[in-house]
Amino acid sequence: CLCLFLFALQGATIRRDEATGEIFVARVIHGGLADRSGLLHAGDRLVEVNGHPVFGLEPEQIIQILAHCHGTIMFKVVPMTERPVNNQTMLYVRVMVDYSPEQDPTIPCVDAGVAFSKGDVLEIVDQTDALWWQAKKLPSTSACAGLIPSTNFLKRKQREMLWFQAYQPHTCLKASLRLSRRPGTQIAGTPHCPTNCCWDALETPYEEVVRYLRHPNDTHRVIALVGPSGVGVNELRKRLIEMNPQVYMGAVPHTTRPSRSHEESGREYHFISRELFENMAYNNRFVDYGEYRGHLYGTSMDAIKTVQDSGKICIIDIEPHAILSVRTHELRAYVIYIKPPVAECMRQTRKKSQITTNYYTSRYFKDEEYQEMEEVSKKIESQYCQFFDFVIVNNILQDARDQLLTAVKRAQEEPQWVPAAWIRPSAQN
Ligand SMILES: Nc1ncnc2c1ncn2[C@@H]1O[C@H](COP(=O)(O)OP(=O)(O)OP(=O)(O)O)[C@@H](O)[C@H]1O
Repeated sequence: CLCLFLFALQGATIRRDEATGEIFVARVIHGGLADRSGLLHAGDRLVEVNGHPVFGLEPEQIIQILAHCHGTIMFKVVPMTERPVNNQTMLYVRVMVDYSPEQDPTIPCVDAGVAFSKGDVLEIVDQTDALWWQAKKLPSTSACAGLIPSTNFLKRKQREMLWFQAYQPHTCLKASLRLSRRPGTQIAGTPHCPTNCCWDALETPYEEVVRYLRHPNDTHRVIALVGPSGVGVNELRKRLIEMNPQVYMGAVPHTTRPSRSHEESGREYHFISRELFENMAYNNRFVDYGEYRGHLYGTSMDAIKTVQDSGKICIIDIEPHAILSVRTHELRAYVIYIKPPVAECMRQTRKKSQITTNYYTSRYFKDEEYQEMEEVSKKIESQYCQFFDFVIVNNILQDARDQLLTAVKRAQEEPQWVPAAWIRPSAQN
């Protein structure tokens, strides 16, 4: 068995070979003192610390020696004969799970661990070790990296955790959680869970990402708005488009419901037969679809592409489970989460707001609907926050619209972290 611990100040960990009693440098923390000195390397054999021979000592005894050292500390080291060639390339990942070194009894040194939450971007600087990689959480001002579990190790930990905890089957957050009022795009119970709708964080805890800036000749990134029903997704989308219809446009949805006298196919909706709709759904032509009051509604890839090909920026609102359908090389969606403020604030800002209960009738919000929105929001966030590129709290409508405008511009004009697979189809996810 190998004992690992950290030379806290020097930025290295050591291990004792239990068979021989020899002490070796296990790893050098990237950017730490030992690394910057260039004198200590993983695999070097430690012989003395300030004149004290360390052979056969327990790691705790070496810590004691170090604790009593003042000023310059001298290490006598036998360098390993064959240094591994450092062929590490920098890797950036977006994390799909939460991790806390404090909760992890297997970490060699808690102080050297990097805590991260879903959606954080990490720069992985060293993957030499099979169990513990070295990484920095971005944005980082520190030159020094810390320890994170390797992909395989993290997967193993997660499986073990699931094994020990009562297994909670993953539930897709479907529209049944919604208040289901959005005329035309309501989806009262998505009929199926498309195979790609749930990201398997267990299989891919780290998603490789790259910095991407849209080339002026590329089509615009699709802007996908997500939020609990009633939060104002539709209102914000409408307001943005009204501000500049030459630049922003929605995708015309498909429906199987009959058209009304004032409606024109291709303008409000594409009115199609159920047979054709089902055929399109079968062939994955919809990014999001479902049934409402006996009729099918959906947003098709082709409708989005039509907007993109016209040179405009396509703004769509989707159910959370459809995020993965738009996070593709083709659409390169920028996902904006519209979050409700706390119920108390909504009571103030929504006093005069009406919600449409069906095509013709409207009414004021009920108090319990604010609570429901808050609860649904928490569920959506816990399951999908790792995919949000931007979050807007929709309290004062005008402010939220301004923030949306800023976010949409940022998506098109500033570099963003996107899945590497969008840029390099060979990249592993
Ligand atoms: N910040 C806000 N302040 C006041 N009223 C708002 C605000 N945001 C939205 N509203 C109002 O709340 C109502 C519901 O908004 P909207 O229809 O956009 O919800 P939604 O998120 O699209 O939900 P659904 O899918 O159920 O339609 C509308 O009357 C809208 O004008």
